[in-house]
Amino acid sequence: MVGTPATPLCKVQRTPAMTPGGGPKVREEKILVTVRMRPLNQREQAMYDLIAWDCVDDHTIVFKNPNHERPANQYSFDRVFDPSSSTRKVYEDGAKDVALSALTGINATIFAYGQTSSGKTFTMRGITENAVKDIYEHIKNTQEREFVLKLSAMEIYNETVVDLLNRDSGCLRLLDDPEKGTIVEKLVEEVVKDSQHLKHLIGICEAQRQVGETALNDKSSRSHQIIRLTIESSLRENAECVKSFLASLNLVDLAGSERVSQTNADGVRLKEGSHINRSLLTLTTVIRKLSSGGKKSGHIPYRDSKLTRILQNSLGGNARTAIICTISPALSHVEQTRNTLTFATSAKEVINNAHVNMIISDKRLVKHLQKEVARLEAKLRTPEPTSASCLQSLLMEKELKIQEMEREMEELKRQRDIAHSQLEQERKARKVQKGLNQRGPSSKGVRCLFFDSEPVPGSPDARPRKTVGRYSTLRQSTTSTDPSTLVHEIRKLEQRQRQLGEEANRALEVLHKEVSSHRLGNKETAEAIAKMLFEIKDMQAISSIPEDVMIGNGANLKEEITRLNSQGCTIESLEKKLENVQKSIDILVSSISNGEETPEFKTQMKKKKILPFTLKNSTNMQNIIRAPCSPLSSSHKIMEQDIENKAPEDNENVSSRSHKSPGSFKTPPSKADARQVSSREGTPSTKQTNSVDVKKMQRMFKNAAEENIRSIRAYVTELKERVAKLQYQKQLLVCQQRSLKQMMQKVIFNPRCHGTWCSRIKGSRLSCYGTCAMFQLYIEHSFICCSGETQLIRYIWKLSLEG
Ligand SMILES: Nc1ncnc2c1ncn2[C@@H]1O[C@H](COP(=O)(O)OP(=O)(O)OP(=O)(O)O)[C@@H](O)[C@H]1O
Repeated sequence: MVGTPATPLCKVQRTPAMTPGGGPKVREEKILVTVRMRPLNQREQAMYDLIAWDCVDDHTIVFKNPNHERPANQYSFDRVFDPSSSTRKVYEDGAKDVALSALTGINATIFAYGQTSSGKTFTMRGITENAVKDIYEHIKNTQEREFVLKLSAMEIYNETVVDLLNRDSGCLRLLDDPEKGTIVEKLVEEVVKDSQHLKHLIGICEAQRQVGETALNDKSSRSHQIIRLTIESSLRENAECVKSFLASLNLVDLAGSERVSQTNADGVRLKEGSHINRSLLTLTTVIRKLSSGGKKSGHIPYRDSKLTRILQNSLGGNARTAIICTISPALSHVEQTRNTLTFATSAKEVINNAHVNMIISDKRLVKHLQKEVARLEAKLRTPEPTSASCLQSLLMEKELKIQEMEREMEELKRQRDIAHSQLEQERKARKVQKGLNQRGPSSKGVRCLFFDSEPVPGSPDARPRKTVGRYSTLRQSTTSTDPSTLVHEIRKLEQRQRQLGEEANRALEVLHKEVSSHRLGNKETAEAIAKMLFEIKDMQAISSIPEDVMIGNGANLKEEITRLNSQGCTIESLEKKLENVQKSIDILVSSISNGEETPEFKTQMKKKKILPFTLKNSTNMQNIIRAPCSPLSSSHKIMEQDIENKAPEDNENVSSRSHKSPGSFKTPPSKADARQVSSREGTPSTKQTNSVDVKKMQRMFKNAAEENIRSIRAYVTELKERVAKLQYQKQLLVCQQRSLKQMMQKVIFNPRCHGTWCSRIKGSRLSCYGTCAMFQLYIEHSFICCSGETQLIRYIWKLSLEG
């Protein structure tokens, strides 16, 4: 079995790993030089010639100097074969690796060099036979590759190139090819069918070679013979791979150097010998130059002989080269042998740069392209069924998507039309409302809130600009559809409701204390206050909400709103109660004013010389009464942040109250007054009043009374505002609940319903609600401010007159 040839380690220097088809393509390698010494031939034996050389080991040959005439010297080579070595051994150790490199795309050259009759032809025949045998064995064992062998043969006879396979072609020219180097024109290249065919062709070459008889050799080769075996190989299965290995194996049998004195040549032989020696001299020069520094050392005279031109790649070029130097052991040829060994010594220093040669075979390329064309044509004629079905399903999917989008577009168009019609109705309603506003708003109409999709009559332009801003903020906060936010809003409203009740109760209790402590008013007044207290407490009871109810999540929103709806009457009744309180205050004021005019009251007042509110309690009163809207009040802070539902700022009373400091309500302007009042609290009043400046005190108490009454009135007004706000926010929540229900229904019946139109419609509805509610509150504020004004002014004037 023949494997891929391996280069002996001793031969590889500065050589990177070589992998055909991969890795480094170039490997530097010295020429493999071996020496084969033949036995003494019959002629030498007949002459009793002596053996002058001794192969001391496989690498060393030593001149034995039998006559001791010259100093013994030794030569070392890659391999030295003694006369007993077989040609197979010479092939195995000195040529096989290089020869089989041609199977892996590396050029290889094996040639024999030596004097005439040294055994070159004998050795090269054996090498060629073994190489052919191994090559075909390798091909046999490498079925994955397809090998193509071609044989060409030439001889250089008297410096002319002759085709050994076609002698009739005459002298062949040498051409220089930029890629291939020197090529022989019109050299026949025979495709080798098999090993036998190869042997046959080689036999033809042998037969065609110039051979002549000389004094030293009966069949002396008179020419240099070059048998060139071109090996191309490619992978069989990989049709995509169009590259192939291509290499040449040169088997060169040189003509032997000869001495005319020894060969006794004349005439033709002398001429032949002259040409032989000249070409061999050129070869020696080339080898010597290559060995002494390579191509860098200067000009290499390849072109000085056809032999060196043809073998240029093998001498320091792209090839692996093995030189077998044949020598005669005879003492009579010692000088020729020394020359051969000197040549061999130089040759072993020559470095070649072999690389794997890969080509793209035209034939393979055409074949590959034809296959590809046929495959594509077949694919075009019969498209794959899987791709067709895939395309069909894709088409259906797209069709469905288009239909779905069309449906969505229809739905959007429908919603757009609805929104347009609603907007149109709203515009009309605004126009109608504008007309109504010009004639004067109807309190009945504006107090009605609309929370459905119907257009709402009401003019946003009729309300104060600042208030619109406040309500738009409120609307934004309450239009959130987040259930948890809505529930949170409900809770805040309920908390404020409780606060209102508590504050009202506190205020009325203080008022009751003030009145009862000074025994102010008559029985009716006391009853009125008691009624007020009862009503406030009743109000608290109505608005009280269990505090342990936690703020629910979105799932509880519905329950929360249901509960809030059920409290609608509660808020309405709360509003009524507040109105009752307002009335009670009015009654109280009127009763006080009436009481002032009764003789009993005048007498009582004269006796006691006191006024309805003491300075001390007046301070407490104002603190308590002002608490809900005082800057220091926590509830006031909440209202500022969250509600902004204040009385219109053009309300004179509220405005003045909010800008006054608590100290401004202390009526006494002097320290004397304060001392008098203070001393009056701890001593009998009848004694103290004699020393008081009655007029001053009257003005002082009149002012105090005015402030307290203003505070009460403003506070009740504020309570009404808040109740109205609660009503408004409750209605907003109910509205949101309805909107949520509608949205859910839309989502259920049409999951792909676009949200943009829904949100726009909802936004427009809420805007209408906000407008109506604002208008209602504005009217309420105006009503409240006007309702108590007359009575209070009258009461104040009466107090001052009384004082
Ligand atoms: N190693 C060897 N063992 C036995 N006989 C050999 C050996 N080498 C050569 N001979 C014999 O020596 C004779 C000359 O050999 P060969 O023709 O091969 O020499 P050559 O170098 O080719 O000579 P030339 O250069 O003249 O052609 C032949 O008869 C051959 O059989």
